[in-house]
Amino acid sequence: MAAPSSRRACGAEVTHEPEVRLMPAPSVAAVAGWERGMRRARRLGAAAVLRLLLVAHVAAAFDPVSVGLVIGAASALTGYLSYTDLYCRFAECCREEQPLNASALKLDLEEKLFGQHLATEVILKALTGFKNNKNPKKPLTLSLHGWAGTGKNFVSQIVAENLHSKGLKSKFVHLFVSTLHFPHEQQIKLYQDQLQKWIRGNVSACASSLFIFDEMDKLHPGVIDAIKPFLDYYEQVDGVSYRKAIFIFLSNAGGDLITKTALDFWRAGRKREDIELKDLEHVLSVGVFNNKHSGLWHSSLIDRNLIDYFIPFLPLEYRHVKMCVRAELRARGSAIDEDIVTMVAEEMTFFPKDEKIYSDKGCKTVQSRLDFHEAPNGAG
Ligand SMILES: Nc1ncnc2c1ncn2[C@@H]1O[C@H](COP(=O)(O)OP(=O)(O)OP(=O)(O)O)[C@@H](O)[C@H]1O
Repeated sequence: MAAPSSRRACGAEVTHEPEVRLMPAPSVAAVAGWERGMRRARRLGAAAVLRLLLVAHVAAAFDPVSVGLVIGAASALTGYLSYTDLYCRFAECCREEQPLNASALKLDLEEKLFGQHLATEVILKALTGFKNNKNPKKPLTLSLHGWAGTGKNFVSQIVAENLHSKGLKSKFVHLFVSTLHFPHEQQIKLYQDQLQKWIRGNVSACASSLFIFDEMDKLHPGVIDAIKPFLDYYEQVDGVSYRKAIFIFLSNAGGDLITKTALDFWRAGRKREDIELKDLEHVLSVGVFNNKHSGLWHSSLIDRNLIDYFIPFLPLEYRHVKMCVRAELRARGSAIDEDIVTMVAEEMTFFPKDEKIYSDKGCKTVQSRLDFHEAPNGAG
């Protein structure tokens, strides 16, 4: 997953707190543009609407004044679309009340995420329940655990796209990567302050902001506890309500516990799909609480029960790796060549040593291996 630009990054390079606004609203310049657009629109015929919308599309790439001007004209001509509706088609708006399209999320998870029946089920239920609740008592906090390349970042991307149309590129989605944004053990206090300011500023600007913390297992102990007040059941903290925000933590910690359970099922001849959340959730929460290298070691987030779901990502098998290869071929617009699919899958390494069931990198190197096999003869 790409690192955020320094404008959105939290860490040493953040120099200012984002503007604190309780209601996200179009800028004054945009509104002035709208009014000018209204006047101009009255002089134009309705036939110009389509042309204006086209111009708005182009103007969206430039500045809010042009967007406001063109959109104002178009709203005046059409007469039934509100300014906000139209404005938000061209500029990204934070729409807190916008319901989640649960069937779209379900379809995305079921079609794109392989071998993760628990993650699919829990993420779908947790997000749907949370977004349907008009008055949540706390923000939603999910902790995703599992071996490398099993789909944690991939799922976060799917969630981001279903919550905010621009997905990871949305200004309401914020990705923190421990080794990038919080690298120095000596600067924990600084990181804690910055994290608090950063989250407060962004939630003030958009209550339904999404925060993703990648590499939690590499986060210095204690850093994450700085955000505890925001995850708790308070109605407001210093005038800001955090109850509609969503926090997702990604971690390799607990991967060994998940693999052990999956392996026990396999050895007992039981189906992987029979593993239930209750087989793993408690083991995971206790495991990461007691693991010094989990980012949640002795964390108040766990002992105050502020993490709503611990979600296990199971290690991927040979057949799942093949599914990843096919998905990647489809995404590239290439024909599905089963010889290439098998070749890529067979190049991956599998564990445990004797049974060789699970891919040790999940689907992580599928793309680069495919580049190699798809390269024209003589290249690569
Ligand atoms: N379960 C899965 N279903 C479909 N594709 C997957 C799955 N797991 C991984 N992939 C593919 O592999 C790529 C790498 O996976 P991803 O970055 O999500 O792994 P991760 O679990 O976040 O690993 P890490 O812990 O190392 O960060 C994804 O972009 C996706 O294309």
